[in-house]
Amino acid sequence: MFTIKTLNKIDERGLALFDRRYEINGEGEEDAILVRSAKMHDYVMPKSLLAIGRAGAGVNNIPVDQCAEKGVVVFNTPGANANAVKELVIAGILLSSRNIVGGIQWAQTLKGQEDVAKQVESGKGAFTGPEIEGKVLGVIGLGAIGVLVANAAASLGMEVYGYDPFISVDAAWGLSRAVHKAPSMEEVLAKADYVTVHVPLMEGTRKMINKESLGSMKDGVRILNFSRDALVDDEAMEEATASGKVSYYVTDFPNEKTIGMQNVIAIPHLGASTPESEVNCAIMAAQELKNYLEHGSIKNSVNYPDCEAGPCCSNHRVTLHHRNVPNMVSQIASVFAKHNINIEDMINKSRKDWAYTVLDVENDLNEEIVGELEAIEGVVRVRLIEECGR
Ligand SMILES: NC(=O)C1=CN([C@@H]2O[C@H](COP(=O)(O)OP(=O)(O)OC[C@H]3O[C@@H](n4cnc5c(N)ncnc54)[C@H](O)[C@@H]3O)[C@@H](O)[C@H]2O)C=CC1
Ligand SMILES: O=C(O)C(=O)COP(=O)(O)O
Repeated sequence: MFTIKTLNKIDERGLALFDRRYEINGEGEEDAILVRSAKMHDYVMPKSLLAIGRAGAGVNNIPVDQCAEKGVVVFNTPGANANAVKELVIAGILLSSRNIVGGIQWAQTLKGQEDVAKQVESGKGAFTGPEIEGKVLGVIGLGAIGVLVANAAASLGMEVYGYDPFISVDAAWGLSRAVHKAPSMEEVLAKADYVTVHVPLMEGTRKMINKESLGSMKDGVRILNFSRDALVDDEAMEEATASGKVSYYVTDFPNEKTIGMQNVIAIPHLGASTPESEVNCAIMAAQELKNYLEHGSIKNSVNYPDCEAGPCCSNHRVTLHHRNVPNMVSQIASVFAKHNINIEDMINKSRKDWAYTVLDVENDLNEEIVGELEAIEGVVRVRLIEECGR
């Protein structure tokens, strides 16, 4: 029996994938966690915890590196909510152009008055805004969301420039030929009437929109941030929106500072809040956790390598999380050799500092063997997968 704990509301259609071998939010300590945006940096992780499934894209709410040190695999659901975000970004581009929010707020003030239609006609001139066709959109980050935004904006007649120094082959294949490839972020920022940012929040991207980058943009630029608030230096943005350098800042991540700033359109983190995305993310995250808990297979992890182990082909499966350093596989194999255990199948995969080894073996494994494997320097977790056996 596995115990799954949910830290946010997770769509029922994902939870329904966990059969009677699973208990959701039961009494016992959790084997796995399903989470959306709940902050986990101060979460006390029990020893039983094997995996965290982020039903969504951004993992800055999870201490991913600390999890790797403990042999806890963190998964996310790439692309599962990208269409929802794309649609809201397109809405955001229009909101930042046509003063729709200001117009609606003003129209509300006419409630209870006479001659509403007449006042509408005489007052509407205050809310004029430009069309987006023919305007330049700069897309920073061409991953699951950035590609969809770039393609959709191009199909609406915008001239789109994209920048992503680490673009994946799949993303590049998915990009419309109408989207121009920009060699540098500076080039995109200098050209753009609208800038939209679709990168993960990491040390290298924190405050990437700052005084200097804002200074290199056109006067009156419109900026959209549907990624994370800390990608933008709020002080610099406050100055830029007050001076008119930035005519609108659309953010899906309002905070204490930006909520009070002028020319900010604050959306309460609705990017992925569609039934379709919630279902997609919940199903993908549940499948990832099940495949890992039941077979030890890893797909879409952000801290361990992908490893499709398939069903166990022998009597027992043992998995090891360890540092990606020389001599690990031979040390692991020597423990089995010493106990005269035949390894029937073995996979070893690595990703940056971490590696993952799966071994299918014939003989029973006792605590002594597990202890010897755990004692190898660099091994952070040894796991016997229970439901093995021909
Ligand atoms: N508003 C919302 O509800 C949602 C927000 N998000 C946010 O959007 C971000 C992006 O999501 P996805 O497109 O699904 O992720 P993704 O991982 O598919 O794409 C991110 C892209 O950013 C690129 N990148 C990284 N550093 C860069 C840099 N310095 N300059 C330019 N490009 C860089 C990567 O190469 C990658 O192609 C997430 O990390 C999350 O923070 C994601 C989903 C929903
Ligand atoms: O997937 C992401 O990165 C998001 O920001 C969506 O967050 P949510 O699942 O709506 O809390």
